[in-house]
Amino acid sequence: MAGIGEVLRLEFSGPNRVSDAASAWRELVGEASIVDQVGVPGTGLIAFGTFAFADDSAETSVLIVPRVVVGHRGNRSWVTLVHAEGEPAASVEVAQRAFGDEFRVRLVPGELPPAAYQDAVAQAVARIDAGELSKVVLARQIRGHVSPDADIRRVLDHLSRGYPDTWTFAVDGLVGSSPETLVRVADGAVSARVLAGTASRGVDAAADRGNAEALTHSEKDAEEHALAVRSAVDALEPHTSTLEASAEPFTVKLPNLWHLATDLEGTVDDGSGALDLVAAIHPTAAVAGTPREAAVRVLAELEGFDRGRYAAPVGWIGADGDGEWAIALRCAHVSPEGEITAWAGCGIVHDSDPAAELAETVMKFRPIVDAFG
Ligand SMILES: C=C(O[C@H]1C=CC=C(C(=O)O)[C@@H]1O)C(=O)O
Repeated sequence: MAGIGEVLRLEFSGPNRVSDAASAWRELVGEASIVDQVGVPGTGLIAFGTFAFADDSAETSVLIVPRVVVGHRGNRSWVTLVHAEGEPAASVEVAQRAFGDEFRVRLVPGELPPAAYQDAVAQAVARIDAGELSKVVLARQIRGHVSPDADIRRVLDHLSRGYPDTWTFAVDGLVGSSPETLVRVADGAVSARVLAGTASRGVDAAADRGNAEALTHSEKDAEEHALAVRSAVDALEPHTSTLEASAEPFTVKLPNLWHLATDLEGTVDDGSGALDLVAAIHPTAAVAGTPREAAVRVLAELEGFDRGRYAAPVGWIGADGDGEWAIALRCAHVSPEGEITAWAGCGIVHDSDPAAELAETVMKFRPIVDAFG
């Protein structure tokens, strides 16, 4: 789905940013007149959103109602036009605009450069061994600059072609290809894909299979993964009458790496919409750690920077509360001045090795490094 223009932009911040957005959206929908002749997920009135990771982030969280939405799902395509009361109805001009000039950006270490990152991982392991927490996800940054007129659709095009099995998104300057579904709600059904545990791709088919096999048998990755699944299940259970998880974690193959994955599927039984569940589930142990509060405190201390909208919910919400939200991973923020910040992080548990975790961030940066480079 692509949104063009902005009819309305709602901004939120602070610890209740997601639940405030859910309430504001309900109120807005209650006053809107909606004609939806298609009736598939994403048609009718929708908003795109991107939230800040941390309660005390300086970054705003937004819901944006576009003036025009062009959508495609399965064999259905649609156009939605939105206008504010008293304003003329939007109109669509179907015109294809060629891409702007090519550009190449070299992204270099930003906050928490490689040596400092390894140091932070070692400190995290020491704090885990001391019993302060069981898992913490630590991220580092890379940065660059692009001309403010650069056509970022080139980055999106690169990502969506290169990573077709992920959620490619661009919302309010945040662009990326995330493999992780935070929560999807459709007609009372909720689903999520929890990812945690990573291995490199092999140099040939046999080595590749070997790496995937080793990932499924790695105790370190199993522990990291189990904590992420537990946090998602604990957050969703109070809102569901049934909630099933895949019997065993399975491997997901991406062009740059392997992940361990667990799918969750359930039935919502308390009228929660997608944003209500996002409020309940964010941040999972796939991006923060366990226990959640200690992990959020320790990661902020060890990283020493504001994560902005990295590792936070990005997606869309519909008028009926259905929607699809991913975790903003494998992404970069491009400011209106062209400043690019990208992040990648790893789940740290007691037997994490700083050099291996650093190498994992390099793999996780690859989609963004290639798309800009
Ligand atoms: C925190 C990130 O990935 C998470 C999702 C999948 C696997 C992860 C891991 O193996 O550490 C992380 O939990 C990131 O890509 O920045």
